[in-house]
Amino acid sequence: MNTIAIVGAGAWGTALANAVARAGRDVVLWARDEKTVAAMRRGRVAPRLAGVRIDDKVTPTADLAQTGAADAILLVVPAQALRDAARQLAPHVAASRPVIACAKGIERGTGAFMTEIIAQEIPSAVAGILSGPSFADDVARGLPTAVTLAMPDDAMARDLSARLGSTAFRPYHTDDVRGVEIGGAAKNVLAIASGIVAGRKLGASAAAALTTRGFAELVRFGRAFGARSDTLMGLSGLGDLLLSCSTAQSRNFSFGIALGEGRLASAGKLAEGQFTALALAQKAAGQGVEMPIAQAVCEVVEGRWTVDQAIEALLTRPFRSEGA
Ligand SMILES: NC(=O)C1=CN([C@@H]2O[C@H](COP(=O)(O)OP(=O)(O)OC[C@H]3O[C@@H](n4cnc5c(N)ncnc54)[C@H](OP(=O)(O)O)[C@@H]3O)[C@@H](O)[C@H]2O)C=CC1
Ligand SMILES: O=C(CO)COP(=O)(O)O
Repeated sequence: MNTIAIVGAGAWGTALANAVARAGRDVVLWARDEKTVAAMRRGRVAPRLAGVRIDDKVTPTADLAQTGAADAILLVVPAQALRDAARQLAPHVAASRPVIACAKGIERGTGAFMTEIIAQEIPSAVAGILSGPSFADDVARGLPTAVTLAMPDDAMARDLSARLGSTAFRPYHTDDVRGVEIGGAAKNVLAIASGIVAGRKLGASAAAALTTRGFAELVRFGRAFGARSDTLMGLSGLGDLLLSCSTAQSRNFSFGIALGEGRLASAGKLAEGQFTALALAQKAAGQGVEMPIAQAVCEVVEGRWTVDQAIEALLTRPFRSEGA
């Protein structure tokens, strides 16, 4: 496993490319746009990470066939584009090759989790998910963090973790695929709610209360879909929720701040929770899982409630047992 391919050269794709190169692997980095690839080759500049240099062990390419020869493939496009990318990739992937989703979301319309999409589009691959507290900018610059890599076979996840990992980028491994993908998808929606709290200046107490009750929702949803508690309380669940609910470095949190302040979020910044909120709320309702915060975010981003209506709906809910 000496060559790792990365499909998608956005912020997270290029950050992962640098991290994996630092781990000593050769990296093939695919972008769909030939001009972007030419610019990356020429200037070694990451297209969506200002001031980040692309490591010399990374080979940018616009030829998807080149990624198929790699020992493992990381799919690093937005959640709503993952099916399209997986479908394009499918003819190039050898049987039993690990294909790891690095997107955080749930597909709108189908309600599919990221690894379900890979299983549908590339059935011969071994689908996994990489998720956890990891801002692209931090990882690209070599700042330390830890994430979780989940594959159906824990031994495979352990081997791949050793290939991807370094002192600064530390993947823990698990076979709880569903648990890891739920954490990443749900935290983005909840981070929008935290951003709204910050934007409306509701105070640090409200921020802590909302994050905690948001985590209770994440756990309820996760359990309903078969996730393990230790995963939900780990890096990809609680860890990533804490990160994204605490700083404007998170695009989802920033998106929420803009909503809370009554202005438009800056264009061009991907806030995945905006697109996943509806799918998350629908899946929760389908399983009878109560997720009032996620539901409120859904109503706001889908344009059915104002921010004030969402806040009022949450603050006037009946008092209840904390453990229920
Ligand atoms: N940024 C971060 O800190 C982190 C992001 N993630 C997750 O990673 C995923 C990607 O995020 P990020 O890299 O930040 O997003 P960006 O917006 O920075 O980049 C998205 C990339 O995907 C490409 N892309 C979009 N649609 C398609 C498609 N249909 N086929 C092929 N390529 C496509 C874009 O290409 P083009 O430029 O041509 O449009 C672009 O290179 C998200 O799910 C996010 O939640 C996870 C951890 C950290
Ligand atoms: O997933 C991330 C950190 O782990 C990135 O969060 P944002 O997409 O909210 O910036």
